[in-house]
Amino acid sequence: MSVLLEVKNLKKQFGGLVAVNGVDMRIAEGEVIGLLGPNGSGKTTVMNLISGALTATSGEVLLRGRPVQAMAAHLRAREGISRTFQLVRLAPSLSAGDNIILTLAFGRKPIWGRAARERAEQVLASVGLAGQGGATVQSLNYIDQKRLELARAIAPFPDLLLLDEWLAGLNPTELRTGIELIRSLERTGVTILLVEHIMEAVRELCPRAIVMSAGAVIADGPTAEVLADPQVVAAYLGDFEHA
Ligand SMILES: Nc1ncnc2c1ncn2[C@@H]1O[C@H](COP(=O)(O)OP(=O)(O)OP(=O)(O)O)[C@@H](O)[C@H]1O
Repeated sequence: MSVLLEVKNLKKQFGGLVAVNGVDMRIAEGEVIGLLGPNGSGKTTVMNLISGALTATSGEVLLRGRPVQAMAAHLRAREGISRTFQLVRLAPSLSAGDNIILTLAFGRKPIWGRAARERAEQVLASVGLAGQGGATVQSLNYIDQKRLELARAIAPFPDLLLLDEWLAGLNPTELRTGIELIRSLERTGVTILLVEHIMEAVRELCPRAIVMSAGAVIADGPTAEVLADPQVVAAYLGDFEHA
């Protein structure tokens, strides 16, 4: 499998705080990887450095071997990087379909008009929102807003999908639905990097996990092995002690 994303010696400093401290990762096309770690370990910052929401203090982000670390977020989106946000970010007064159409107009290989409407319908159906294109965001319940957020992210056919705690806040039944939805995305071949605290989901979805602690990667490998790694267990225990 060819390498889709490579992160080399990535650092991010916020004033005196080093949030990400020399992170390296290589992700092959089609992989589904869990990015784990206790609160404050730097996971969201790494996602932001990959998507372009933040600029790295130093280091490289390579997409198919091409450096993107200096590019703005919207340009990285055009290169095929897409993301969801921890808190759903949709235009609340617009309809579900228009939220997707808006993304398609400004996204990768921009489309509009009939093509955009058709793609919106197709992608809404693929997340379980068939026929809901006319519903306003604010009329949708929480899980359906999450579905829409996912539809928005996958509409422009990204190569790399960054899911930041997309499953958070779902009840047990919705969680099953959410896991199955991510599974269905995996089958489309999109590469997925997901930050997730729900271990049941990580075990089911991610053959590989990368664990961060205090801004650095402390483990990277098959999920079951990584979760049994004494250093990983200690990092999480430390988190509980400070909770
Ligand atoms: N914009 C910012 N300005 C200053 N400090 C920040 C900023 N964003 C994150 N940090 C700090 O960087 C560190 C890493 O935060 P980050 O959100 O990446 O961790 P995380 O692993 O995603 O945590 P969580 O699981 O709680 O979401 C934390 O100490 C956090 O307070």
